[in-house]
Amino acid sequence: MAFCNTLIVRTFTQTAAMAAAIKNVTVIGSGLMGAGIAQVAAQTGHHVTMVDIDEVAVGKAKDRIGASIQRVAKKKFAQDPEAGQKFISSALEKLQISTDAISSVKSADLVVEAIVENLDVKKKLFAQLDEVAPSHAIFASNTSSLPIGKIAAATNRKDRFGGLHFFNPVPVMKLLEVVRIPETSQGTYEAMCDWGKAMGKVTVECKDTPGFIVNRLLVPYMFEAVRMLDRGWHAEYPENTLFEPCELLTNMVAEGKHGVKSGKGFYEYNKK
Ligand SMILES: CC(=O)CC(=O)SCCNC(=O)CCNC(=O)[C@H](O)C(C)(C)COP(=O)(O)OP(=O)(O)OC[C@H]1O[C@@H](n2cnc3c(N)ncnc32)[C@H](O)[C@@H]1OP(=O)(O)O
Ligand SMILES: NC(=O)C1=CN([C@@H]2O[C@H](COP(=O)(O)OP(=O)(O)OC[C@H]3O[C@@H](n4cnc5c(N)ncnc54)[C@H](O)[C@@H]3O)[C@@H](O)[C@H]2O)C=CC1
Repeated sequence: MAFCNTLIVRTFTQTAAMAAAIKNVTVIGSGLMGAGIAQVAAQTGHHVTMVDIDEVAVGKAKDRIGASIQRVAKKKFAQDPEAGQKFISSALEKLQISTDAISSVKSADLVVEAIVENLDVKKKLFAQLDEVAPSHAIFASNTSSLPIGKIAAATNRKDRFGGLHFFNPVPVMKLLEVVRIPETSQGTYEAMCDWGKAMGKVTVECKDTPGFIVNRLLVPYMFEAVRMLDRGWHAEYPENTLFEPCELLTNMVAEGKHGVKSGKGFYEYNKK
């Protein structure tokens, strides 16, 4: 029992230390996802460096972040525009941009990679960063479809490696899949979850399997919709009532009854 308690205390202390340590975040890749991740990290008080090999892309990303933060502030501080302005300027002050990944990770506590979906390119990047990043720094990939284990294999820090899979648009979507490989330490996993929560996300634990959880469900679902279209759907089988458009649904859509979003559908909804 005493051994068990010691373990719990030690695990808690290590985790608290690692989570508290995540102050400086380097996001590599300033495209759709990288910019979103950098924005939310800066909005939630982290010092963020957003890096891209393309100088023009990283500049444009900063502009997009500025516009997106305005939208967030307008909603979050609807009753207090002054507080909204402070929120915007404080977030933008915390955000640096760079084209030099090597120097940008030197004081990082967490590196989140969101570059092109190519295993060799990701491995090459992480192998270089592994040489220069602080030993305590956690590395994470935002990959949608590549095995985290294969990317982590390029480094000597598999215990401090995992997946942080965000959803587009990052400032809006609440879910964050936290992917662990067998080597990911408990402290690293918990620090990634704690950081995700500090970013305002709901975290869900995933194994390193194809599509993790969401894309494993979403991709076959979307393909099936496209296959249906490909098959000609109802026009191809006019005699099959199963594919017949439902009159009630057609009328409801025409009347703008789109469910929760429009405040009316099969039910009436009170928008808060
Ligand atoms: C591929 C992968 O590996 C994983 C993935 O990402 S799978 C994709 C997962 N993402 C989704 O399923 C999202 C699908 N899209 C949607 O649900 C909607 O388009 C959306 C909620 C994102 C936007 O809704 P919309 O009706 O199309 O647009 P809009 O009315 O302009 O925006 C809705 C709200 O989101 C906010 N918003 C949208 N985009 C934003 C952005 N980039 N930054 C900040 N706020 C944003 C708006 O301010 C707005 O807020 P209010 O309703 O409070 O005014
Ligand atoms: N688009 C989406 O809906 C989602 C994408 N993802 C994943 O996120 C990652 C990024 O996707 P997107 O943002 O859509 O891509 P994107 O194409 O919008 O942006 C990628 C950026 O990375 C930069 N880049 C490429 N190689 C680089 C390198 N070696 N160093 C620094 N920067 C480099 C490019 O210049 C580009 O600006 C991918 O792994 C993708 O699978 C994850 C969730 C959702």
